[in-house]
Amino acid sequence: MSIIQMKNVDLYYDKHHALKNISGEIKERSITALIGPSGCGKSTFLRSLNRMNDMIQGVRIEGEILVADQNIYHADVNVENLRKNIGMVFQQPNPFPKSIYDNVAFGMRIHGMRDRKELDEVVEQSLKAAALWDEVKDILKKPAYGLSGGQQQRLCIARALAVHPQILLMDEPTSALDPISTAKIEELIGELRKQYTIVIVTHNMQQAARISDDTAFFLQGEIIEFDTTEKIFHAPSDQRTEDYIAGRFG
Ligand SMILES: Nc1ncnc2c1ncn2[C@@H]1O[C@H](COP(=O)(O)OP(=O)(O)OP(=O)(O)O)[C@@H](O)[C@H]1O
Repeated sequence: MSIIQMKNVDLYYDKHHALKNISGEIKERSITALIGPSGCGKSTFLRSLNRMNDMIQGVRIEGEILVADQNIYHADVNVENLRKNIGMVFQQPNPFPKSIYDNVAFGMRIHGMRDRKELDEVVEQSLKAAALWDEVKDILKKPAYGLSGGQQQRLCIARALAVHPQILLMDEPTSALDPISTAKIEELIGELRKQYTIVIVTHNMQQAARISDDTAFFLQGEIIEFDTTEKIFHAPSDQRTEDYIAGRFG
């Protein structure tokens, strides 16, 4: 079943036409990889799914993006709640200059949760879900900056999970990490798929092939091909997809 539907989406940065007539569906509880050469619009598209582009001046978007059948660009939409439901993880781990505990509890506190026991529980659950609990359970009050890059990224995932989103957007979440941390995050993403819908931008084709169910290939603001990862990597329909997968450009 699809949880996100894009209908003829166009996005402009002032006059620059960055997304062109994007349509398609993202399936619930699946991993969708966005691939394509630098500057083709992957991050712009990802950000359009939780309205992060709203913060950029001069952005104009046309068409519709439905999440659970609701047009997220409708005037009635509460953007804060939308971003609670659709969390985001970035390329560079970006914990706050706070303790490990306070990083994970941050979103819940913003949404008014004060009960210590409840907070403790959600912090523990979120850190467990992000496969970090065993490494940090005895140092929860220590600064998040003391963690390794890979641990910080899992902490950012825990922080996103703590407010119970349905969808997680990940913008090259492993590109700043070493291979061992990358493998851990990939394994974690595979686990999270059971409960969450994940959309991930990656420059790493092996990663897209390894972890995703579906893949969208972007080129110059368009989706050239969007299909099962199996099909995209083994029997693409479009010559440009085939050339890109084969490393002939990009
Ligand atoms: N804030 C912005 N203001 C103006 N133009 C932008 C902005 N962000 C991106 N663009 C332009 O929109 C196009 C798509 O950029 P985007 O970052 O979405 O591509 P990308 O595929 O994610 O690239 P990369 O793989 O290098 O991260 C590019 O031409 C880029 O220069």
